[in-house]
Amino acid sequence: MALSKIRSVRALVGRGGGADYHDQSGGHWIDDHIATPMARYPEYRESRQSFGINVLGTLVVEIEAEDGTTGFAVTTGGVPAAYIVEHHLARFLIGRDPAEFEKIWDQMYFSTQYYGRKGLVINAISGVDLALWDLLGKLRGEPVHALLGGAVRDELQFYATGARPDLAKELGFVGGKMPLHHGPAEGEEGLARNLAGIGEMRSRVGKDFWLMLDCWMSLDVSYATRLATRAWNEFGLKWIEEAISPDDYWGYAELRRNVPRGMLVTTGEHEATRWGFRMLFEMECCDIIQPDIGWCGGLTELLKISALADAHSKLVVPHGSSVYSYHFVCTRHNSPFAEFLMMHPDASAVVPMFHPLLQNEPVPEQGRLRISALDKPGFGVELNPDVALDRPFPN
Ligand SMILES: C[C@H](O)[C@H](O)CC(=O)C(=O)O
Ligand SMILES: [Mg+2]
Repeated sequence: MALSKIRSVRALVGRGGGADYHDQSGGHWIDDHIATPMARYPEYRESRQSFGINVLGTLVVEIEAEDGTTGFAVTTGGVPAAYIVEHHLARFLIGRDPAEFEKIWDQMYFSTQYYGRKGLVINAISGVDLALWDLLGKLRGEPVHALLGGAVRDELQFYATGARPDLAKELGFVGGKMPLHHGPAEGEEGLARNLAGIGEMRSRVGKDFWLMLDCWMSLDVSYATRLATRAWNEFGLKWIEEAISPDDYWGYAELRRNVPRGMLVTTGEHEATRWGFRMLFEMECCDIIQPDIGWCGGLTELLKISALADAHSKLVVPHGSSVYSYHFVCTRHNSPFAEFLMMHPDASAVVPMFHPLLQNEPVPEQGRLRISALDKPGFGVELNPDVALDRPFPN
């Protein structure tokens, strides 16, 4: 059945939390001396905002059909992504049937390939793609997970990312992933502090709780190997995440060969498209891939990435992504659990990941979410009318 055609595409931007979840005010755990590739420069070590982690802000894409039905999605990208959406990508949507998401994705990707392929442009494409899925769900009166073939389980189980895995355990999560604080530039003392932090957390959470470490691209293979080996042997660390640069596929392959048998190497949060993930699979870089659905190419591309992962016996546990993750994870056998990023400043309470941008954003209770909570048309969320959004490039 032909659907109402697309009549307008709007790109809006906003600041302060939302999809750019690093854009938090002072005192937040997410900006507390976290190890990064920029930590080799002492002046950019204390705070990620000091080197501009939050310069982009949130991008909101709205796609309106001729009957007035509007789908929307949020991602990181702000003003530069809004320009790309309004001035380049919109042309592939106006007058088209929203069910043509394959052709639309293909045209968005190949028309921008000469300046795109990864990063900001793919964030913009992801935002458009997710807004299209939201619109499709609303026009068909079905949740996105139903459009993907339906849930394969009745509830989602979550681990939490934040500074306090011990509190995450009390809140019912199955595991806790904490940020690494000291990079190689902080030498042996930094390494000792990193290990002491993991040890301290292990003693607080007990031996059976999953404990993981997020290194946010900050290490080299040799440091990561030493850290992983000791953290596994001494404290039973379950996985080491994004230890080195996402461009260093060779380094990931080496790290995976180096870590103790049983320990997991995870990455992919800053990887994009089926071609990027194919490198991770074919080079045996990791055990779990963690695409961010707003950064990897959107849902249309994630379905391809996930099928590739399945064929390589890899798990897909998306990075953050809130509702975009929940609607996807519940439909895949090789996505057995999901991440929840703790947005409370001291990681002591559950706050919706994209707070304050959305209304009705579901959150886990006792570390779990019933799939029935997702049973609303599209992704089942609305924009919060109290959040100020601008449209910098009205067409
Ligand atoms: C905590 C990490 O440094 C980052 O802010 C979030 C992340 O990488 C993750 O949730 O995974
Ligand atoms: Mg991560």
